[in-house]
Amino acid sequence: MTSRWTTAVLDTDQPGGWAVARSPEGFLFDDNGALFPREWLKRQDLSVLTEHGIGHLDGEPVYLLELRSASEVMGCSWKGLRAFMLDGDHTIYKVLGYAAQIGTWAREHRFCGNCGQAMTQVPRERAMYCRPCDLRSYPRISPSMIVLITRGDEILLARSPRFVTGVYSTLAGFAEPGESAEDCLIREVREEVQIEVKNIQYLGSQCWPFPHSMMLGFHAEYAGGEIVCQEDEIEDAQWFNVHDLPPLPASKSIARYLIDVYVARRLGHAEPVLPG
Ligand SMILES: NC(=O)C1=CN([C@@H]2O[C@H](COP(=O)(O)OP(=O)(O)OC[C@H]3O[C@@H](n4cnc5c(N)ncnc54)[C@H](O)[C@@H]3O)[C@@H](O)[C@H]2O)C=CC1
Ligand SMILES: [Mg+2]
Ligand SMILES: [Zn+2]
Repeated sequence: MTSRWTTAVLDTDQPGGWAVARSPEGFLFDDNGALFPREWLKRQDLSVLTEHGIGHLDGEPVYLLELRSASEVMGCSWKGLRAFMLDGDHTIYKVLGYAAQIGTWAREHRFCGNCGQAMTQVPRERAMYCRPCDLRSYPRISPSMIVLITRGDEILLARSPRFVTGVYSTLAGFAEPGESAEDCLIREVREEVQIEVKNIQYLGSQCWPFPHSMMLGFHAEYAGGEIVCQEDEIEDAQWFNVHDLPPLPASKSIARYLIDVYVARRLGHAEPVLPG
């Protein structure tokens, strides 16, 4: 099956195509969704910070208008990326997730981090360039480990104070310079719950555009220690039996996938598929 959405660096001097508009309030949308005829969108009173050609959807070019601020557009409203993930078409969520990452990067790389001068877009490449420094800045991706720790029929889940009330999830954390994925996983688990793990196995990855994580998903077995929650980061952590689980993360997340795979294996059910 060919993908409906492919990323590409498009020339913004070419007319036509679709466009999405993104502001600090999220994406602009109306009854037809978040993609608008680009020429129409550019005639609206929007405070455009920068424009990027981001790819093709069903063969049609798609552009991003990254805005300074949200403004009133007749018949339209603004909505965050998470809402599109939860209730939208998965392909549209992929388009918007990519647009959000390019928008965040474009917004944060208008000026050179070395000398402070304005940077320019490199033609045909997703990079911003400072000529005096001969420096290129590419979109940032932050590798993050996410792990389901298990002990027979029990799985370790935790709550961050940022989660929706009642929801428990797998442990996760950002890689630091100098670490392998496994080093990071072991450190994060120690920091967050003071547990030791063994038999670390990679299960799959997922782009998590909030704002630029690349989630690497693992399964690990309990090897020792008692749960001690990290202050401020972990509100509660517990062993839950696979037959008696708390409210879990959203179904398209890799956190949910890691849990569902293990539960399916324990109960002898068909394994779920990780959404790309
Ligand atoms: N897709 C999924 O199913 C899930 C995704 N996640 C994501 O995993 C990522 C990591 O999880 P957390 O527990 O929040 O991380 P964490 O355990 O490393 O703690 C967050 C702290 O890391 C620091 N930090 C923030 N951004 C960073 C970066 N780019 N590089 C290094 N350190 C940074 C900050 O001090 C922040 O308070 C987050 O983006 C989170 O949204 C987390 C759980 C589920
Ligand atoms: Mg964490
Ligand atoms: Zn510079």
